[in-house]
Amino acid sequence: MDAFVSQSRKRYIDGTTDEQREPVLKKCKEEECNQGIVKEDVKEKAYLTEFSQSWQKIEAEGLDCDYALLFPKEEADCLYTQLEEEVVYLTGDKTKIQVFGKVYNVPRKQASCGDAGLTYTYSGVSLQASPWTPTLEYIRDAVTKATGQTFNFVLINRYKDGHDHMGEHRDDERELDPLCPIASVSLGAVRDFVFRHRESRGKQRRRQINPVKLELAHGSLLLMNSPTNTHWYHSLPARKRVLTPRINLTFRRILQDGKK
Ligand SMILES: O=C(O)CCC(=O)C(=O)O
Ligand SMILES: [Fe+2]
Repeated sequence: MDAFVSQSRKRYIDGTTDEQREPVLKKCKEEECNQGIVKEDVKEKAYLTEFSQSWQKIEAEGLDCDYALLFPKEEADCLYTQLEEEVVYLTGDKTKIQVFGKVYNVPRKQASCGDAGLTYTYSGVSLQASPWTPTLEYIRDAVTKATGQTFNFVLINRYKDGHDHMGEHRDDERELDPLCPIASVSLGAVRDFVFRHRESRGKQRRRQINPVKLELAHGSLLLMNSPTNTHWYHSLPARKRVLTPRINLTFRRILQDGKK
């Protein structure tokens, strides 16, 4: 069993922990979130509080990632609740993917939002971006603030429990801006996330390269920088013991008509 990359999940760059910190969003109780009255308050308070993330570098041959806690627990709880109200997931044919000509049900729920007119092809399914929701805009802007990168599209995956999962893939579509990292925000249940080098997969493996395993925490941000998605596949394996849902947002920059 390979060791997980050690991750400091509870500590920020100034050495404080969640418990020691003044909660960013004192008013953000679940009740208020449910009534939708907290949105403006969330925005204002989060921007007033300077959040200094503690970045962790994750590196291997051809793999370059950064990991940090972007949102403290209370704020992450609130964002999760708001997304549950706002996001409309795909239904019908759009919940199926094609792999080597065979059609499968997607083992999770999916949606996508982005700038007007954007489409993205993912596992043989062409996804048309719905308009940004207020919470997705808020999270996108927080990611931009933390990274200096701008994004025009987000793929949303909802895993109802540990049975829902995502198989090994690389996000190496040609329409993605290679200079922009894929920024993955996780909310809800903590899940394992596994990178596997393309030359060390399957029966025809050419090299023995250890997989890189992470735990993606509630409120975390994982940046997959170039050239990670050229050399490494990643997956979110099923974990039968996970009983609660998780929402993952992957912010991307899509090049359309050669424009950024
Ligand atoms: O849910 C996750 O963390 C994985 C998401 C992912 O790999 C993707 O959306 O391409
Ligand atoms: Fe991915």
